[in-house]
Amino acid sequence: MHHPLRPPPTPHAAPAANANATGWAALWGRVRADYTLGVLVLGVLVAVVWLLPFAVYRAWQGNWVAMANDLVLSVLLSAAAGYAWRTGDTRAPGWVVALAIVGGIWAIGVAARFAALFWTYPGVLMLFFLVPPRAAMLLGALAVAGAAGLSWSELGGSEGLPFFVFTALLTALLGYVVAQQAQRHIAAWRTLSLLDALTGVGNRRLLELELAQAARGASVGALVVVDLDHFKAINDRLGHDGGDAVLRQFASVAQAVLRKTDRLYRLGGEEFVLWLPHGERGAVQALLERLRVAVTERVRAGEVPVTFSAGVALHVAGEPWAACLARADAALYRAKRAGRDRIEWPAADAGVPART
Ligand SMILES: Nc1nc2c(ncn2[C@@H]2O[C@H](COP(=O)(O)OP(=O)(O)OP(=O)(O)O)[C@@H](O)[C@H]2O)c(=O)[nH]1
Repeated sequence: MHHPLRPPPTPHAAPAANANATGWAALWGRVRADYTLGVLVLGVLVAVVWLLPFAVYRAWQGNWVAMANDLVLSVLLSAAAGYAWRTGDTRAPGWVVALAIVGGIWAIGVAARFAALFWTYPGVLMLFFLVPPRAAMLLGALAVAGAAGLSWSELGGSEGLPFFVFTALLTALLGYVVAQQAQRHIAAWRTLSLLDALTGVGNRRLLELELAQAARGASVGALVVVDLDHFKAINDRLGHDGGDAVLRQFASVAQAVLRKTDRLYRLGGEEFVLWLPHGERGAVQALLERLRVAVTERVRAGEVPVTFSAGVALHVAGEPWAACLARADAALYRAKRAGRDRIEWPAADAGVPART
């Protein structure tokens, strides 16, 4: 289940139009494409514009606890945003910043008493962009309780405190409602736009998003283009609906064989793509062999076993994914020309070192 306001797994992947943008345009493109990254970047802004100047002010006042708090928070917010920006992973930084927000509100309560009350409202709302709705609600309640408890010495007995508790909890509740709605909409949007309607596996758009992300990272994996053999003949024999059923069977058998981290997409027609991260040559070969056996045994076109041809390309760190896909396609072409029902590896002269 995805985070409430968090778009699909590769939200940070800028839309294609922004893929080559640099500087501010790139920053804006990525921030717009990913709520969580946007809030993490906002955290850096809060650190630079508010917390750091305040750290200086607190030091000038001699309030060393408040100064240390502002400094630690600034470093945490900046480090989390930096990590998310570099890796594209906003999940772990989201949790770090969510916990830092609650810890920070409590620490402000210790060091500056009722100043914590003001931070509770934006802090609580930010939580819903960073962690799942229930967790955000729980952390929000903890932040409210801390801020109220620590303001007791100044505001205890006044009517201000119950007002604060009620309005802050109401803010958390509204955040929860909006986050739940967003989660439902994102799930529906994701199904409609990123999954293949026939087989339920990722479609070309998801492939482009996820591979662009994988290509940015240091991960080296194997890209495999898989094409069912003689599919036109299968369609001719079984009809279009029968052909569709074969495509569905193939997708479900492939998903059963793949490891948890492997990804399966349908490019269109009878052509699929596998992305096998951390794919060492031996492991990839073994997996494709298992897939070959499973498909021959379990995918039937009438009585006739179905076979596939595959072309593998080993992704070189930093290489644009489209170049890798083109090499896998070339290998697939060789597999078809060599008689089908086979797996072709990069040609020896492709300049890509074989990894074992
Ligand atoms: N049932 C079904 N058929 C499709 C779909 N998309 C494309 N096709 C058919 O898939 C067939 C692909 O045929 P070809 O590209 O000639 O390839 P092939 O017969 O598999 O031959 P090789 O790939 O060379 O082994 C065509 O008949 C398309 O009409 C689909 O979504 N469902």
